Amino acid sequence: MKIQEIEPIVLTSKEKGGATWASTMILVKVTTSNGAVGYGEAVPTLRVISVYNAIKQVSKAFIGKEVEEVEKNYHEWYKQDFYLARSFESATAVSAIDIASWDILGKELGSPIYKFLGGKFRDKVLVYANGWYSDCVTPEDFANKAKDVVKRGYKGLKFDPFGQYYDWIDEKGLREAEERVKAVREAVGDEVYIMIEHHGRFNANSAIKIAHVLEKYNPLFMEEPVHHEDIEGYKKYRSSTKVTVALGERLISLKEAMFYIDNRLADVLQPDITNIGGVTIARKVVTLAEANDVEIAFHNAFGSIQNAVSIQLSAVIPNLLILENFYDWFPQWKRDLVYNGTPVEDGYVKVPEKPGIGVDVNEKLLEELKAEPIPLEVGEEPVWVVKNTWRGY
Ligand SMILES: O=C(O)C(=O)C[C@H](O)[C@H](O)CO
Ligand SMILES: [Mg+2]
Repeated sequence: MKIQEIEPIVLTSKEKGGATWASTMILVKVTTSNGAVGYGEAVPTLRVISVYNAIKQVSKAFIGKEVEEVEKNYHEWYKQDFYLARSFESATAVSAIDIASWDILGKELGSPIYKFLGGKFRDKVLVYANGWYSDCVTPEDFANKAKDVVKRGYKGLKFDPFGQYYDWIDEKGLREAEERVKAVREAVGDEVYIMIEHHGRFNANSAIKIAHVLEKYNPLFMEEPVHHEDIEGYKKYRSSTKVTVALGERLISLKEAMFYIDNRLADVLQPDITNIGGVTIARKVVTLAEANDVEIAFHNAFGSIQNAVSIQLSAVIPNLLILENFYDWFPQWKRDLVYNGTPVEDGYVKVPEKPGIGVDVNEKLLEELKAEPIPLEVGEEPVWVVKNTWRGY
């Protein structure tokens, strides 16, 4: 089946997401010569316009190609692009087209893609909640919302307790962070997993101080404690702390992932299928991680197509730790877009059996949500922050 059309589609709605960047989805609709349709998803962050345009450019290398030749098609773009491994836009564009290609493969063969990826290692996927703590500032705010998360049956939750601190953290910031984490731990008890999100924003010295203060609360992992590019900082952090480190949402190629694994910079890798190179590359990263006793916790923070494909891959891999999930904190339109196809029940998601990535897209709602690619507003609170938490008390 030859790829005939690739269409980037920006979706948004008046109902906003838990973070500014979560209010927009960038879908990719791939149509083949015999009318088969598949959907992928690209990452918005602050690049809605440039990602939209990158998809249009990358598409030029895919039109006319056989949709099932996912390896060959990815490598053709790698050959053409010259900067693929250095360009976020190009990496997320090719990832989205790859996901849509796998969606078509599954639909054409009448099977969910987990069946071609090795079959189910698990019938349901353990997930943790993110996005739940918007408007939380005081320890009580965090504790009250954390209780609600656990009441919904979640076995784990992630949050960023650092307010508006960036690069450096002082004693006041350390105290505020500890009071928030302590309040959440006391609210949820010892058996619920808590994960500490740093958003890759501290230098090594501050991150090390944070680890020494927070490790007593037994975090499942410390996510992105140090700036992503600060390799020496990560090495210093690893040699100065005993906490479990998770990172990976910013990885945009197989070789970049290999570098972080080879240098033992992470215990848990969090590749994002919508920017690492789609299903085709993500599955290779997972194998590299498995060979090095590194566990996987896919980053999964954007839309319902990303969520669906992340569940399919999480069902298959032996080294899954836990899957990130915003499902209950998505704006309703994101759930409705795939007919609420992946609900969280008692902290798990059942693996969908529908062909392809496992969900059907509500084409009518898709038409209603279509928007022009426009720049996201930039304010004092960065777009990647869960809303109204960039504050102290
Ligand atoms: O989901 C994660 O791990 C992220 O770092 C992304 C942000 O936390 C999430 O989109 C909320 O802003
Ligand atoms: Mg993160």
